[in-house]
Amino acid sequence: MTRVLSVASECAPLVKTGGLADVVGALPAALAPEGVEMRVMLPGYPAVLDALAREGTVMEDWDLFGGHANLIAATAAGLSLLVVEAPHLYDRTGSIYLGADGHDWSDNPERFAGLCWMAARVAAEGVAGWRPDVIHCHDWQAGLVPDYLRAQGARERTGTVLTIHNMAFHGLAPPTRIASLRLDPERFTPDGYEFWGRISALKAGLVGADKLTTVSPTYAEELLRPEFGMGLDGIMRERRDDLVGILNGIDEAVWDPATDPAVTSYAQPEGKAANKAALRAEFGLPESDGPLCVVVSRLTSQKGLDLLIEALPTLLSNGGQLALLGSGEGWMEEAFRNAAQGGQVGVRLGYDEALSHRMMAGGDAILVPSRFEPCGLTQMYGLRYGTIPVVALTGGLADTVINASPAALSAGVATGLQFHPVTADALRAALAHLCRLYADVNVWTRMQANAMAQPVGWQSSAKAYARLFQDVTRRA
Ligand SMILES: Nc1ncnc2c1ncn2[C@@H]1O[C@H](COP(=O)(O)OP(=O)(O)O[C@H]2O[C@H](CO)[C@@H](O)[C@H](O)[C@H]2O)[C@@H](O)[C@H]1O
Repeated sequence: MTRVLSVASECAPLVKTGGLADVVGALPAALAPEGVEMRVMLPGYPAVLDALAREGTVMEDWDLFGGHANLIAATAAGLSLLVVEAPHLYDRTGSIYLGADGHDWSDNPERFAGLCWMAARVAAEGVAGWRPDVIHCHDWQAGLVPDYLRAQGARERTGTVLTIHNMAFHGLAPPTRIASLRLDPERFTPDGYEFWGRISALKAGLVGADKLTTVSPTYAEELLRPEFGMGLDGIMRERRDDLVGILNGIDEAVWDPATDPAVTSYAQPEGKAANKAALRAEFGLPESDGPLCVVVSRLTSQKGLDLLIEALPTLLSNGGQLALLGSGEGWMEEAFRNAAQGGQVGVRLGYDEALSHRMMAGGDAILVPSRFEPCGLTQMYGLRYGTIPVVALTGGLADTVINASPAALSAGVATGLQFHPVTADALRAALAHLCRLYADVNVWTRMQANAMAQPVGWQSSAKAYARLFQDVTRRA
């Protein structure tokens, strides 16, 4: 049995802003059959504290970056948790990352340093007879764990794995905070946690963890290149022997078209027509002969939805429609609101988990035109629900979709469409192709069946994580 402490800033279903939460929430159950006992360490945001069945306080800290903290052992939603209850860091209303002004909380470096410090203490001291063999760090918010393990004398006995869900966020802080963040000033170098004159929590993790993973094999290769490395590709090349891409899975119990309570008609794809009619009604869209496309996404430049705004006329002129659920950059929200004026586009701005299920069930196709995508989950939900993914050829989108090329179509194995380069023109061509494929009932039915048969669960990836955790475990 390998004991692993998973350290993250979000975890579904307790607190979620994106795909990170889904993966952190799914891994413990996926790994249990592989002999991994995983506990999840989370910040004590109000939503998390409200959801807990508390077992007790297992550790106290009198000065966790500016205030008192309790470490609470608890369970919630089938997860075994250690929650850092530190009101001065986490008791805030609104977003877990942003203040009301839309900017990062100015003390985000300390807020997530607090999480890392407590994780290192758990490794150094143990809690209630439990001590992790390995700490699994997720993104920059857990990047300081290796440094703090060293500071607390637990580096030698604790294995560390850092998973990169998104290389775009570095967790930067000015060097004036080296002391207050309890970092070793001698490691403020290009080989350490320094990044262009600033502290980078992500870089600290990239140089400090025993092994690095990211969430798809293709993104692991892309990270070695300047176009995708976000200034850290040099480090990634240095560490390429310790880097592995392990494809995300989805929670097949939560995303199950046969039992999904959000869905009007369970039998997929035969039930698609009823689900689509319900979805059209919900979005105020009329009947149409073309495919109903859906998007469920953060509206940021990563996701490439500005390309969709440009390419939309091609979809609509071919009889297609769009239903979009998302929130993010104001100008993009505005552009989609405007597009909705024409009557063939429906837009919901905001975050709505249940609606996202109805969209997978009722859509004919899901569009994911990302400029970069470490893995992507929504195209996998789409596959499971017979909702054909139209994706950019990048990252995990390249690894999870079999493009409807002439060869794949004649072999009868296609599950979706991929376009390259990631431009509005290439997306236009893909949308026109989608409409042609949709018009051919035999081809379309075959693609739906292929999509629904494609494995998208955690089985093989759970084995890969379990092996990796074993590799970094230091046993006497
Ligand atoms: N308005 C809305 N309402 C309801 N649900 C919404 C929503 N907007 C987004 N979601 C949900 O949030 C999740 C987004 O996950 P993704 O993996 O697609 O991207 P994200 O960039 O957040 O994750 C990062 O981490 C994950 C996990 O490793 C990688 O797959 C990904 O490539 C990387 O960018 C999905 O579950 C989606 O359904």
